[in-house]
Amino acid sequence: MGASPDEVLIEARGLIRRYGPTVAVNNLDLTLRKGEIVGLLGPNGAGKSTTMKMLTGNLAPSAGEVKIKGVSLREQPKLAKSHIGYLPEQPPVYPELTVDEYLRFCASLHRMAGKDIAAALASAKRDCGLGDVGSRLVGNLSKGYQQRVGIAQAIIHRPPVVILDEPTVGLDPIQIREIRSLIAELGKTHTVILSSHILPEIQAVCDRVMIIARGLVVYNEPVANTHNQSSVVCGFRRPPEAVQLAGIDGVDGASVLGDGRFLVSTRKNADPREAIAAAAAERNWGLIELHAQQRTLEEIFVELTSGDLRAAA
Ligand SMILES: Nc1ncnc2c1ncn2[C@@H]1O[C@H](COP(=O)(O)OP(=O)(O)OP(=O)(O)O)[C@@H](O)[C@H]1O
Repeated sequence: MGASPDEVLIEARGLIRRYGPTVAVNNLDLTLRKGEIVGLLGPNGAGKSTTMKMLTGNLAPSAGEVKIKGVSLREQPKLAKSHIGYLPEQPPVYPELTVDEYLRFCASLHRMAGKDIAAALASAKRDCGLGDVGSRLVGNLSKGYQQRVGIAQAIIHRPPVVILDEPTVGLDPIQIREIRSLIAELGKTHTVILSSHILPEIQAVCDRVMIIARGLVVYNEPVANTHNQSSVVCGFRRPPEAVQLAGIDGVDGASVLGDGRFLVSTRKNADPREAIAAAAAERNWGLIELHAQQRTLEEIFVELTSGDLRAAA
């Protein structure tokens, strides 16, 4: 049966992970659909690595369940894991092996048939720009190339899903650009989850962002939607009292900006612009300005994680 474009590849429900008294991940739900590049964004200690370890079957959840392509990680771990490639935060590279030896070793760990290994090696090296370094010792490669090797081991068994934990940490700016474009290329043929605490990285590479704070998903939107309005600026020839604006459907509160203008904060998922226009017409306020105020992803990120950022500082 062919895969439908909105096929769910990872479904995590109610994931909880405790380390003693610390609740690192707290009731996390996640759905990953075929073709997505999803960014898990959060400050240090938010629970990204713990989440990824649970999604890849490298750490047992204290509660909750993960299904990969409908296969339960708990009930059929081998089958479920075969659908996933994983680059942990500390890449599992062996400095004393050559790139070819190492990737061949990884292929055998995935129990690939001997006759398929040469082709898998060639395509993983091609996809990761490693074509010329097959006989070099991994330990002698630059950090950027070592990270490519880490990504190559994640895709060697041709999994549909690739999970990359902080893939650009410790790289210089040029290496970061190279790895980001490699991930974007990877996203054309794989479904990808990557974690990062770097906002521009998520914006550059991902099509959906999940902000994780204190082990909870606090935001989950397409990157293209991250300019959604959360406040409205309006102005009137005959301005009302702020409290009158605050009484309009969908409005949370109104602050006076002067010259008959107001900054109106909106309730979650509400867009009160139409109601403001209607109230202005009905009460003859003389509406002369009405527009949504955009928030950047950075403002959303800081707002949603400011407690964690303060704790990390
Ligand atoms: N093995 C462990 N034992 C005890 N506490 C842990 C362990 N691993 C993680 N934690 C704690 O769980 C919380 C989440 O950690 P996690 O590594 O998942 O966060 P993260 O978002 O990946 O952060 P970072 O980017 O710093 O790795 C933190 O408070 C961390 O101290």
